[in-house]
Amino acid sequence: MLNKEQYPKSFHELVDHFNKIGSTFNIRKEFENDKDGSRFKDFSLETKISDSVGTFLLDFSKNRINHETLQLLFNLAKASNVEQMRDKMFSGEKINFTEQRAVLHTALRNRDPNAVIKVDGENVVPLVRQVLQKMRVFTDKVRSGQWKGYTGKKITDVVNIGIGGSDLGPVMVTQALKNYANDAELRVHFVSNIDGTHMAETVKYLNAETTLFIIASKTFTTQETITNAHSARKWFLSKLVTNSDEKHAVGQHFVALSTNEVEVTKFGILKENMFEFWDWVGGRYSVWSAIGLSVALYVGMDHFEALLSGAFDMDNHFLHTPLEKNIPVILALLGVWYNNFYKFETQAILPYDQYLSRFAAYFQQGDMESNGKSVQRDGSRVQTSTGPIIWGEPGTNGQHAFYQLIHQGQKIIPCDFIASVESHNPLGQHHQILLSNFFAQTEALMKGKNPAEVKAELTKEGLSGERLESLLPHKVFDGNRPTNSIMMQKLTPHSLGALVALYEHKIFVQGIIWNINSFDQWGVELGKQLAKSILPELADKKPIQSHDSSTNGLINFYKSNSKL
Ligand SMILES: O=P(O)(O)OC[C@H]1O[C@@H](O)[C@H](O)[C@@H](O)[C@@H]1O
Repeated sequence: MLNKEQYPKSFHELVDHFNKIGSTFNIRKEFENDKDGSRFKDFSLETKISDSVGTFLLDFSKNRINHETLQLLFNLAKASNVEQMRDKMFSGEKINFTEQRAVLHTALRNRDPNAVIKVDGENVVPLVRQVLQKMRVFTDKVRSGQWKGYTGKKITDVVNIGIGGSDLGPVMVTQALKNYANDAELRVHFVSNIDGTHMAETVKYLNAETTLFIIASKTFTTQETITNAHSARKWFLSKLVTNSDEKHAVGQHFVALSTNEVEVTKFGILKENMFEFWDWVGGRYSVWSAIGLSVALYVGMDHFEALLSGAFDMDNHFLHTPLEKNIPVILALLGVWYNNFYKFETQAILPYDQYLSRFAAYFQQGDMESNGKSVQRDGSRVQTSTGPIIWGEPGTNGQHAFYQLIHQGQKIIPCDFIASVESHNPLGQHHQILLSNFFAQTEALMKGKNPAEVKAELTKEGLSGERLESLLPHKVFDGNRPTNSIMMQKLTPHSLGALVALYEHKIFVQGIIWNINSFDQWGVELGKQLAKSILPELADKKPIQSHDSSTNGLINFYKSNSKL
């Protein structure tokens, strides 16, 4: 039972509303009764975000909602102080109170020349712009060949070594903007996993003379990244000729992206080769900071700054648009409706765009690390469900893998479908085929196919009697499966920036409604702590007894079978 005091009146009104319509609401019926086509008009938004981003269409009409549902959800957003908390975030208040930090990834992409955003009384905007300028100078040098490796050759390969937020953003964005890069000139590679395979396979065919390593770590203490960085340096040094000046060579091939100058210097990276960011940038929101250096190297600084501008345009949409027309707010509220009232546990993100193949993986961290929490801001236990399980793959690949469950499984998976009107690669009919699938899937999920329709189809195919009756239930689709469709003109640095910011703000709004701190991540610490205590136990073959019987059993199996 929900504690009445902990949830606003609008939450309880939504409970009543759900009890009234939740189990019987049928989206297909709504469309069948929608004689004048007003459902799409009422439950979609066509919003010009800016000249450079263009227009985003959000169609949310294929959801289990009516006007009353939406109204109650907006009431919930207002009662939860979404607008006030949003303004606090943008103005630099320390809303990440468990770490006593401001949450200012939005300051990194603020393009207003007169912007002033203060943290502890200091305007951070000039700091942000200085680092952007430093990134511009550096990336121009590397891309033009002015920056030389230790044997005087141009850099051809960049290896970003980082994990979590120091990896996923650059991986996703470099993939998404591949069309703006020139792999013949400069390639990017990413090493994140502590599994030595990742490093070994990445450097296998690289030439040390033309490879630049970026050590990306906010804290510069993350075990995986620092271990990988040391291995990279060892590999690099092993390629030098005997009388090379090691220090000088490392200086030309290793740069750092971090908030921790002390550790960066200890590693041997020169201060001038460190690109700084600040503790008010959360790891999973850091692609807009110096952490985006690999993106800027790959696609050029102009495109990186266009990405920032696109995000800034979405920030302005989020900041200045009434909740009722606010795209991130609407997406967030629909998510809350399914998460907290229907109790659907997962949310799929399905971009119909090969360039967005890492988009869902990126927002697994973005969403699940932000909102995978059980404690409210006041420290009391949350009494309802919080962050959804995020997953997804690009269409149409997913259709041939897991869509069976989405269409006919016992679980209901709300899905976001994302597509662009224009393709960068208009090969023959490919894009129209892709889009026909994009349109067909949400229609199929909404409509389903009822027994009468299946029967008519099977009869037409010449089936009858027992064969028809036995096959029929297997071919029925319940339908009524909710989806959002997001369309934009073309995937560009601007529109990508806006799309990513849109999802960031969706996560923010949900965190506020659930009254949790979306900006810390204590949940990743316990495993790290235990791994540290287990590591020395793996040094020899002597069996250990220090854990529970399962953990002991696993460790001892390893010890007795390894070639220690
Ligand atoms: O950039 P760092 O300090 O190496 O951290 C990498 C990642 O480390 C993880 O432990 C955190 O959960 C992530 O939020 C973070 O992005």
